[in-house]
Amino acid sequence: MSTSFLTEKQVAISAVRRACLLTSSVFNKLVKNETLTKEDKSPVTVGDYAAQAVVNIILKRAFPDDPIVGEEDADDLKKDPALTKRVVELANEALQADLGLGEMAEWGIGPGPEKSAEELLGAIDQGNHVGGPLGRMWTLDPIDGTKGFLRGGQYAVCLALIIDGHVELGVIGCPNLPYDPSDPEGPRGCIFVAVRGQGAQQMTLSGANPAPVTIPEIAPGALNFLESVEAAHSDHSFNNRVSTSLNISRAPTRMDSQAKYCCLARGDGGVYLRMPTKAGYKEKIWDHASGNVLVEEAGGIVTDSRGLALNFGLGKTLGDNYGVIAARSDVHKKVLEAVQQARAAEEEEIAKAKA
Ligand SMILES: Nc1ncnc2c1ncn2[C@@H]1O[C@H](COP(=O)(O)OS(=O)(=O)O)[C@@H](OP(=O)(O)O)[C@H]1O
Ligand SMILES: [Mg+2]
Ligand SMILES: [Mg+2]
Ligand SMILES: [Mg+2]
Repeated sequence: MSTSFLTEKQVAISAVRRACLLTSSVFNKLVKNETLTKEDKSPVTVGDYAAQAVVNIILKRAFPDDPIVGEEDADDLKKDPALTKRVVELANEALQADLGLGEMAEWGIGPGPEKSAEELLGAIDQGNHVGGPLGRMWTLDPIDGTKGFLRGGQYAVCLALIIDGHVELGVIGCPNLPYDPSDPEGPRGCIFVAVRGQGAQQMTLSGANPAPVTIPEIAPGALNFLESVEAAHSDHSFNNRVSTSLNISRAPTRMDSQAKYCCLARGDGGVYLRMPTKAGYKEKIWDHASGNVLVEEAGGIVTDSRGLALNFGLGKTLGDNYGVIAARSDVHKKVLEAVQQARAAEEEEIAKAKA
């Protein structure tokens, strides 16, 4: 196995790019009955299923022995023949699209025979690995920020390679993110790529113009928080308390998905802070793995609210990690201190209210 991960990187970019083309084309045609509600009440669309099928087909062809920890499974989809038919059409269209930059026909992509429903449903279910501390595995979020996707906002296709519990490679495709943050109305669509020890890059959705990204020094007055749109996913009032204590006057940027990590990596924002809103919720590895290596390779630090590294070797979740803080190292130190003070103050208030 090459430690430069050159093939892994090219295959992962190709898989994410094809999934992004699929999701952006499906958005305009999505109809209401093409979305299901999962057991945890969260939405899943034909886009999520078809994107997971496409990425898994490509990964399994290139790396047949690598397990995949994917967000979705095909159980509910199999009960719905109309939705299955749609997923099969979308996935085949994405797999059969002409070869683009750096792609090779031997990866099983480009014009060729159609995959059957059985093959594609099977591919979705190949994302059933449970994770763990040892060996190589991929983790996939076919659409991160499905709610953002449905409202036409930010979402991301996120794929990462984890080896022995450490994220070595991350690719994030953001079809709706402006390529140039200084031109928010300009062309949209970017792919972010990071390989451990090799830096981070941004390129267009077609893989053109790769350019390094690093978190620049941001003057304290220009810092702002990057946080979830959904109040149920991260504690907005806690973020407000922390930003006030840091004298941050700029309003937070609310954005769905790991696009937040991408913005941080290219200096568009300054602080990623995500604190749980309810006891017991454990963050999923596919919601953070790609962003973790991207931010670290762009010169940032990522920890939980206690200053501990995120642990990607515990299974499908980050286990006992509590909250996530990501920022350039100088900013991270200040935010971590402020978060710990804010938590202590909150606990004191709760104790007083109980007394
Ligand atoms: N209660 C709770 N707390 C924390 N996180 C949760 C919670 N419920 C869901 N999720 C996960 O949040 C993922 C969406 O990412 P974001 O929170 O960054 O975007 S959003 O603004 O909230 O949409 C979302 O990812 P997707 O399901 O891929 O969209 C979920 O995995
Ligand atoms: Mg989901
Ligand atoms: Mg997600
Ligand atoms: Mg998802």
